[in-house]
Amino acid sequence: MRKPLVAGNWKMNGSSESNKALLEGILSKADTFSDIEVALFPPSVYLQQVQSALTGTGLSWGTQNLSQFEKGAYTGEISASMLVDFGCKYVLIGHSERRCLYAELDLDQCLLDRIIAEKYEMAVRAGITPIICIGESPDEHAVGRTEEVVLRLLDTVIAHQGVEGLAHTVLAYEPVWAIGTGRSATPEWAQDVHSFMRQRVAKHDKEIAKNIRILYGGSIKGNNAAPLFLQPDIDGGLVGGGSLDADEFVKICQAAVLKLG
Ligand SMILES: O=C(CO)COP(=O)(O)O
Repeated sequence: MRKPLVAGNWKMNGSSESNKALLEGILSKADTFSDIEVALFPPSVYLQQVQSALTGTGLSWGTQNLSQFEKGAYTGEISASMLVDFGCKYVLIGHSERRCLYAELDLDQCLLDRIIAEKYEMAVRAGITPIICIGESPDEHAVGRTEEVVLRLLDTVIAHQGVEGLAHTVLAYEPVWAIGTGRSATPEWAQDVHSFMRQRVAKHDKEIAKNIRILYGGSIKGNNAAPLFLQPDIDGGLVGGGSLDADEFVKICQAAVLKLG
């Protein structure tokens, strides 16, 4: 049985004060979702605050990105060993906002995928579980290229790291058209995509495919989380806006508990 995971991606939001209230609100209800895994991804400057609030609570934390390089003259970057230093269990890799806004070259999609695969390798080597975000853009969605786009990135990762690396990886299907739009994918649509992702992994290794967690991300809220999470191939969620409000996020975590039956 795959343990559901709900990951809260705070993106570039928060302040010491608002984080404190948010963390307290979530932790006050943590006993209602202690059977699933919950991880928070604050902006890196608040990592220490989140680490000290969550240590010993059963919740995990991580960062929204990491460098593909080990150390040195890479201004503004954060290395895998720094994440280890702060007790990170997870790291987000390849989020579409980074691909679009900071991606080195969106025109050269191959180069982009290689960088993401390198970051993935850095995380795995440091013992941090990467959550690799995969999803099609609105244009790709409109012309029916979802499967091709999603599988291409998955293939790149497998080619770089070998399928064994996926044994320590979480995948997240995040259709760009659903992120921050209030327009979540339907449970049926998301299930279909998750299913073909799992089948692709199964072509390489059936056991890993059975165990790998595939999260859905894109406009998850307390009132739509349960039908998504109850789909057989959806193992939890990667939540943006819905993770910034304690009550909303707690509802989402509680929806994931329903999956346990
Ligand atoms: O990008 C996301 C999580 O990484 C999803 O964001 P929203 O939940 O705000 O749509």
